[in-house]
Amino acid sequence: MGAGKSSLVLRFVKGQFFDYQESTIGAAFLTKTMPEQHVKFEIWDTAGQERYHSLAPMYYRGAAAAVIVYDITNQDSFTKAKNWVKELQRQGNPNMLMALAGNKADLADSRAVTKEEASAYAEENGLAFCETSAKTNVNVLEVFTDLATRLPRPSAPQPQSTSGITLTEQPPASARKSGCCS
Ligand SMILES: Nc1nc2c(ncn2[C@@H]2O[C@H](COP(=O)(O)OP(=O)(O)OP(=O)(O)O)[C@@H](O)[C@H]2O)c(=O)[nH]1
Repeated sequence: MGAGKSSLVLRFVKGQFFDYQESTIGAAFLTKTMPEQHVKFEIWDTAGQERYHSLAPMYYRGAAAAVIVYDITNQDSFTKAKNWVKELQRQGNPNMLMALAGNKADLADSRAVTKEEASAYAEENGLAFCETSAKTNVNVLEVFTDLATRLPRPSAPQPQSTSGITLTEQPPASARKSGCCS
């Protein structure tokens, strides 16, 4: 709660930022097309307040990607982000791409979570990692562009193979290296 999920999405989708962003109730839905990547993001911005936790599976089940956001000035938000990663690993779509965003990078003077700690955790868990600032617009586009380039594309129908070898256009998403800023 308060890590900046809505602010990151609003920055990415509309290029806006509000110092007094209202806490999300339930969830908000936004879309953004990235023509160069041939991707249309359909984004569920979930509510961080604990009372909405039980709604979350409705939004992440079937999702192709998830961005888990914590606030670099708040150690507890990092702990909670790790719990969300665990939940998504257990209950989310097994092919889901995940990115960890350490938000409020503009408040580095009040930092409570080191970049090294978060980066090591992300690496261990196969997550892309970036420190972001929705306020100063740092690395926001990068997080989404990285996901967009790694999302699996529907492959063109293949001619019937007689040799038993199946040809695919791209390696699976997990085999493609994350290009996010870690
Ligand atoms: N300094 C700074 N403040 C930020 C940043 N991103 C968000 N904020 C502020 O942090 C507060 C919470 O931001 P939200 O975007 O509402 O956070 P949230 O994670 O969506 O919160 P919930 O909807 O309650 O889960 C707001 O006052 C924002 O203005 C950032 O990058 N830097």
